[in-house]
Amino acid sequence: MTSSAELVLDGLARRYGSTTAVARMDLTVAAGELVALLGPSGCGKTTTLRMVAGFIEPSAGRILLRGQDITTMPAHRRDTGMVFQSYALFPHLSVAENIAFGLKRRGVPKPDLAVRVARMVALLKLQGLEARLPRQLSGGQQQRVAVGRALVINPAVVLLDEPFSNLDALLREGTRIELRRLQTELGLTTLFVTHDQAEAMAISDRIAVMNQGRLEQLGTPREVYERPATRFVATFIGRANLFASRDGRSEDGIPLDGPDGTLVLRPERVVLDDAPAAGPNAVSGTVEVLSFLGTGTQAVLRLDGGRALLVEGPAALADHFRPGSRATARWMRADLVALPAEG
Ligand SMILES: Nc1ncnc2c1ncn2[C@@H]1O[C@H](COP(=O)(O)OP(=O)(O)OP(=O)(O)O)[C@@H](O)[C@H]1O
Repeated sequence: MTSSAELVLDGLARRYGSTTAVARMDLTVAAGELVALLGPSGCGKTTTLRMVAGFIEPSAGRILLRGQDITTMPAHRRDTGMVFQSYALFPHLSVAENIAFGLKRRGVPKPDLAVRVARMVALLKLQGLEARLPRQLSGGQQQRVAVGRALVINPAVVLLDEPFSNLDALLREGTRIELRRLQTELGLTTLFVTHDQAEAMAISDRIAVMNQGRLEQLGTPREVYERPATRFVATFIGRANLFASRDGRSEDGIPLDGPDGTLVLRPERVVLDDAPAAGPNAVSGTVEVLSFLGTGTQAVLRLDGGRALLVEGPAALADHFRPGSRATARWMRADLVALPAEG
């Protein structure tokens, strides 16, 4: 039983005086899809979400839900369920009452209401906590109540604004897996705001990468990582070594076997050894930093030309090299990914 629906942002924009918070955003979220709005602080994520919710009036453009234009519809009539960063639970209402709130307002009869609240409590593993007040809950439990309150009304679209930002790393990871499971199970169309690229990668069907009010790229986590559309996307999502390549050389003289243009080389594509560099796609330097990450080792290689090259390799890297060691970095032609020319 789901009422999820396609959401379309058509040239959606918002200005504040001379500031453009969101510039002509075109985005379609398919029914049952989870799209993350990802970008640094101030890029317009929250403004976009709040326009969809009906809390901020757009300066231009349209919002369509199930094909219906809801751009000027009041927030409470939009059939959206929103979860705020602060949870915004009613402090004087119990867990069950908080979850039931939206159903009551919609005049859902009591027996039906009780069944739907109980189902949400079970789905969110909140059994036994129904009578507690929000202040008697942990951050993670409060977060789940906020999600329950938004989902129980069976909204056409779920809007989440950094819902895990108050949770510690471990709880955050557990909760986002739960949310993803629930979202997939219920087939909910979802817009999820985050500035955390790892979170966006882990949870999304597609990521909308935003920068300075603009949508820079829309794609699956793999697409935005492996085929970044712009320099901003390449450096915001994951780590990147960037070269300006021309006629087989980088701007700082590194011999490159790859196309001309701006090239992205991911640190995990680089291997280190102690043989001399010969030919293209190999360059020598001095190991400056070695950081053990648990899953591997990250190295900074200070190249003889002055540039710092980021390298990520197996944990054993730290057995072969020390800060101060000479090393050669190598990579394959296919590891140099050209950015489309930025116009
Ligand atoms: N009420 C307002 N008046 C003037 N400028 C505003 C207003 N609200 C937002 N802005 C500006 O619009 C831009 C986008 O803000 P928004 O809150 O959407 O960013 P965000 O990506 O959600 O950032 P954060 O991750 O920090 O919440 C920012 O430059 C912000 O200063």
